[in-house]
Amino acid sequence: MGDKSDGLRMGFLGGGMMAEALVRGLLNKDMIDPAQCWVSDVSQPRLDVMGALGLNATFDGEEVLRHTDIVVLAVKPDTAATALEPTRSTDKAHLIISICAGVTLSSLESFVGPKTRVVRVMPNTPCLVGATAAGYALGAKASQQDSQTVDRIFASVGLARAVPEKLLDAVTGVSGSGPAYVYMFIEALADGGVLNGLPRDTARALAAQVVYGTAKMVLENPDTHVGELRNRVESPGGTTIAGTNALEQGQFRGTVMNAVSAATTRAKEMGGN
Ligand SMILES: NC(=O)C1=CN([C@@H]2O[C@H](COP(=O)(O)OP(=O)(O)OC[C@H]3O[C@@H](n4cnc5c(N)ncnc54)[C@H](OP(=O)(O)O)[C@@H]3O)[C@@H](O)[C@H]2O)C=CC1
Ligand SMILES: O=C(O)[C@@H]1CCC=N1
Repeated sequence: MGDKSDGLRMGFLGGGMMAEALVRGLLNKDMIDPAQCWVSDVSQPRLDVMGALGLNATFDGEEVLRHTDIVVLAVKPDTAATALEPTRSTDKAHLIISICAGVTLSSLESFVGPKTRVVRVMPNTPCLVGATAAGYALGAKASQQDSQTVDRIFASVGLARAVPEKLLDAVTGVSGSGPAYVYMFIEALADGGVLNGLPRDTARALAAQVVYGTAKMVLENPDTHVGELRNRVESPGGTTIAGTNALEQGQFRGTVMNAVSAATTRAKEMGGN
């Protein structure tokens, strides 16, 4: 799909942070033809941002549905039912790709018209740089072809894995919310460098590159336990074991696990489960 003329014609209900990240990521990969894509939002500033990316921007969700068949639902979870209302009064058979945290397939299916197929996806903002980590599950009416379409869209901007729907809230805790935890870690790593004398810009660049390089090591060594990779950094009696000991005393790993559980629980609450 290197030519914009055969790019996908997609719609977006909601043009906020996540829709913008996805659109920018898909544009970078020439996956969508912006002139054939439509976005609706209730906010003029958001429509201006999405319009500047070349999409047709409108306040009217019905217009999005009229012009497109594959539509990403990117409103806040509590607005999903309202935003999907126009699918009830259309003859077209849309594929709705919901990225709303917590909103279950059965809820989504109760919000849409009878011809509409639904897929639930949990991506994250690094789709903007082609490095998302997404999980997805198909609704009852979605076909194998829909599955391939969704896989192709999200794999084009990173990693996409099919998971049983009951695990999508855990995917939210790890993937959807995960970048925020990693930003906090990068901030803290950089602050530690500044505390010990590094210039701020050098500390920021080094901290981000450490996370990037370490993630690459994990991804490129799938058969090596992550703990083994860590042990290779920890020279006996050296600097690293002094640092990892301090992290253990601060209950670093337990705290991160608690963060994932808190976000997973919150996703369930937001979906009314
Ligand atoms: N941000 C992230 O990293 C991720 C978010 N998600 C999911 O993506 C969805 C969007 O999140 P995010 O982009 O952060 O949120 P935003 O609030 O940035 O975006 C949602 C946009 O939808 C607008 N909106 C409200 N009602 C309607 C409507 N009826 N029709 C069209 N647009 C409407 C909102 O306007 P207004 O604010 O004025 O109401 C807002 O501009 C959420 O469901 C979230 O769970 C999933 C993965 C990651
Ligand atoms: O914080 C949120 O609710 C959304 C869902 C996952 C990431 N951001």
